[in-house]
Amino acid sequence: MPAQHAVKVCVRVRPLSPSGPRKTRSCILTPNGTTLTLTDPTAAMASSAILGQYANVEGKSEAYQRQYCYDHVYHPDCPQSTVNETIGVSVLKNSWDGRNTCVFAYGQTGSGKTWTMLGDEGGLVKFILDGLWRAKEDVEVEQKSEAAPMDLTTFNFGCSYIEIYNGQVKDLITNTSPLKVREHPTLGAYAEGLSIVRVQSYNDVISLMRSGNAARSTRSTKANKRSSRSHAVFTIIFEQITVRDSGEGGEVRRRSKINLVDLAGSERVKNTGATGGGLLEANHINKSLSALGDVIKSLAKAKTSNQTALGAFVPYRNSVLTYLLKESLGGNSVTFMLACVNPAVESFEETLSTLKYADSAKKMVTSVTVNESVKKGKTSGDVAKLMMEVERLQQEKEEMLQIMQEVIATPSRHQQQQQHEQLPPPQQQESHHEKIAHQQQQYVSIQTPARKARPNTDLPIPVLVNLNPDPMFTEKIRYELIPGVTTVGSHETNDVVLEGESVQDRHAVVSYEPQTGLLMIANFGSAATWINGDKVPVKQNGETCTVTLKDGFRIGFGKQHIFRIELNGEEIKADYEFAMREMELKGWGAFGKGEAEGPDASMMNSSVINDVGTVLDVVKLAEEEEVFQEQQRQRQQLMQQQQQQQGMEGLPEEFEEMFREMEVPSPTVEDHLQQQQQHPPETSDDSSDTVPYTSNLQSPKDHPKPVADDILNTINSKLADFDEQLARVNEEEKRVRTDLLKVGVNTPQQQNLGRPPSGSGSGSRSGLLPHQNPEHDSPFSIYGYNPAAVARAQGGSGIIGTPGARDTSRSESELEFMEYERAVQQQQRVSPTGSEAVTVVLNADGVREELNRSFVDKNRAAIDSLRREIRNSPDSFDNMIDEIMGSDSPVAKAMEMESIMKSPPAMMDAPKENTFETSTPGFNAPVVIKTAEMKREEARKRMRERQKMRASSGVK
Ligand SMILES: Nc1ncnc2c1ncn2[C@@H]1O[C@H](COP(=O)(O)OP(=O)(O)OP(=O)(O)O)[C@@H](O)[C@H]1O
Repeated sequence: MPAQHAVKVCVRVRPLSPSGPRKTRSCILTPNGTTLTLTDPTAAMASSAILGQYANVEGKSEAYQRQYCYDHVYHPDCPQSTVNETIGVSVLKNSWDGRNTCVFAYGQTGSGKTWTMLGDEGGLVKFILDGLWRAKEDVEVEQKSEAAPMDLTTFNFGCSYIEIYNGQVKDLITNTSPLKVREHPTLGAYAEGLSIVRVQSYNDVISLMRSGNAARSTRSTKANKRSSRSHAVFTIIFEQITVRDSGEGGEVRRRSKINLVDLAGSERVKNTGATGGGLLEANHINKSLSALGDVIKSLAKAKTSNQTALGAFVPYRNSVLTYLLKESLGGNSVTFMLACVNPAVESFEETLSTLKYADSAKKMVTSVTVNESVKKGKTSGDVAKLMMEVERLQQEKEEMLQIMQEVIATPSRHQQQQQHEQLPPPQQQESHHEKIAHQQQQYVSIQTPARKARPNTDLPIPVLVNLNPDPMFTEKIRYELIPGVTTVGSHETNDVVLEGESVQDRHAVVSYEPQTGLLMIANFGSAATWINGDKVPVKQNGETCTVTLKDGFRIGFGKQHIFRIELNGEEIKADYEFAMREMELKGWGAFGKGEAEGPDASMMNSSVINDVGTVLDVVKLAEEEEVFQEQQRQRQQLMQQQQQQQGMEGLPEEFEEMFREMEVPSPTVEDHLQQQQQHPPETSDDSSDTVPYTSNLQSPKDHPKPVADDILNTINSKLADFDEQLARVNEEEKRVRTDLLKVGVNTPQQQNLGRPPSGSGSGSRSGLLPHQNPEHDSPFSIYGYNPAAVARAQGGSGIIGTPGARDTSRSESELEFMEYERAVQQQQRVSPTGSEAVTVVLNADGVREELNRSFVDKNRAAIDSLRREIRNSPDSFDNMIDEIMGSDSPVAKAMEMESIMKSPPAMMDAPKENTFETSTPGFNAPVVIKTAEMKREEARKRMRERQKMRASSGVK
């Protein structure tokens, strides 16, 4: 949407010339902020008749003065930088945003236009160029930095430099003239053939500008030693191209055109003394400036009469200058009019004219748009997808190339034919068996029924060869019809397993007798079997029919499977197409559609049907075969079970037998019981020899031996007692934990009770070890005790080991204790309250029982092994016990423990009464140990006291 921009009008008053006549040094302009007061020296002079008083206009009558107000007024002492920072910065900002900008420097000759625009001491053009380049470089540096923006912007700079001299356009860069001015329907007027030079660096553009300045038409006039005799337009085309990697992606192009116009100075011919060529120049200059004035007036008028600049008539075409700068004057441009004036008294008329021009220009309004085009493009994600797609296509291309190369390398069908013809015919070189073998090698699959061994005979074995519509698969499967019966059907127990439509579980049976060469086929039930296109009759007179097969016969099973019989290697072989044609002709095509099915099939009158008398034999044979197979399956299952028991699963049969002979099964309880059953103990002197293999192991429960039973009962009852003890200990633990809670020591959940700390031995229950429950609120989540800790506390040593180092000189319990102390120390360090008094109530019975239980647990494996030994040698049980009980072995200890658990002694070495202080840092508070005995004693004491009290009070 275009925005209305009023043309910014600025006036620069040049300093008075230090040289020249006195009059020249008289000032008629008084700047004050943005206003400028012009004094008419003639009127003032006439009024006051005071000559030489014009320097100060204050106190003069308003009749001699006119005030003008502008956007900026630069007084004579204003440095160039002030102009740059106002007009120049505004031009830069608008251009960066993509708006066209234009600066006209207008004024009489010698008023300082060129000085302001192109002056060597930093004119406006140089400032704008410098500003653009610095901004560009800042962006480029930012884009190269680590914190680079996602979008990438590149810049294009182009510049052109023309002059309009005597109404003609000259390219100051290429020094070519005149250039024709044409009008483009959308771009407007342009100088045909104008060079727009793409500049890469700031220095490039400055040198271009200077060379253009040098090429410009100048002349020395009375007013200016080096007066510009032409209008010069220096144009910068500035383009920013931003490839967006953010947002919707795509590309944004911003383009702005900066027209910097240094107009030729208007002049009064009589003042400049122009003659000849100078006069012509002056006329052209004045004419064009007059046209410019007309355009400005028209545009101002259009604004005041509320007409749009485009709607009102504006005489742009009246001069090349206005024609070429049409857009900058009344179109899409942010335009600055810089009027340069000379404050000298003799320049009054020119200054007045310039100020009036400038005043009119204030009313000019342009319609400005941002020159931005957005190309919707691909985001980086899209680009990534495209890259992947390209990669995939390349891969596909490579594959295709490879295939093509292979195709090229592969001989054509014709070439293959030729190669084949060159080879000697295989029949001439091979015997019949070699031929069969050779043929077999060419087949993908040769099926020989697994349950049948291929007979070692020279007699030919007929083969069922598959026929398939696809040449790739035809004749690739061969089923050897081993002498005897071959069953065909979809069930996996058949010799030839065929799946698919209309193939029955038991479909057909083929019998072959090599001695007679008789090959016959018969259907099971109502199965559809086809021989050379004829359907085999299901039954005739209630009996199944058989068909004698011959070499080359085609057989169809159901609707899908077609085979050919190969027996003697017939030269002429029917292929799939032949078989199909024949079958379709004879009724195959109607099969499955309710036609030609049933007993009235087409083969009823066929010559290949055998006598009905032979049918029963074949079917009976097949049924017998089925029974045999069932028995085989059962036998195999049984064998597999035996193999599993013997660990011989998967061994070849010949090895199985060998292993059976060698195998000495490890004596399991069941084996021994079995052995005892077969060989009673009284005659078992030599029974320790090889245990004969039997596949009929019976459960010992079925044949119990009274002695073994007793032993088992004894062990079981011991275990039951033991379990009872364990339950009691658990109860005791619970009670201790409750006591601990009562005195303020937190305990973990039951499931954590008795779990050893990691690394203290799996399965061990040696004492209630310190355990920190991570879910517990208190940092003092210590519970229970460690028996070794008690002993250590009594001994008072409490040495803390080095963390992590395994001290082999210490017992496991000592190390555990040290772990415990370390844990306590760690807890102590994180305790918010520091040392706390903790009373731990210990139960001596619990200590003892826990010790025992732990020991038994640890030696559980040994006990189990002992139990097995007892079972296996029941006679020597008592002796073994005696022997074991007298030894120091773990087993003996375990047994002893079991015995203790059964009838525990009154007390172990727990203290009768003790109060002590632990040496554990942080636990200096007294720890009172009260044993169960102590408690009982206390209870008895209380009882006695109560009895005494009752006795003394007379209460019974
Ligand atoms: N602001 C200024 N400060 C100092 N000197 C100035 C200033 N403006 C102009 N001059 C002096 O005035 C002389 C003439 O200025 P300049 O050539 O810029 O005038 P001009 O308007 O371009 O004239 P022309 O139209 O004839 O080309 C310069 O050589 C310079 O010395």
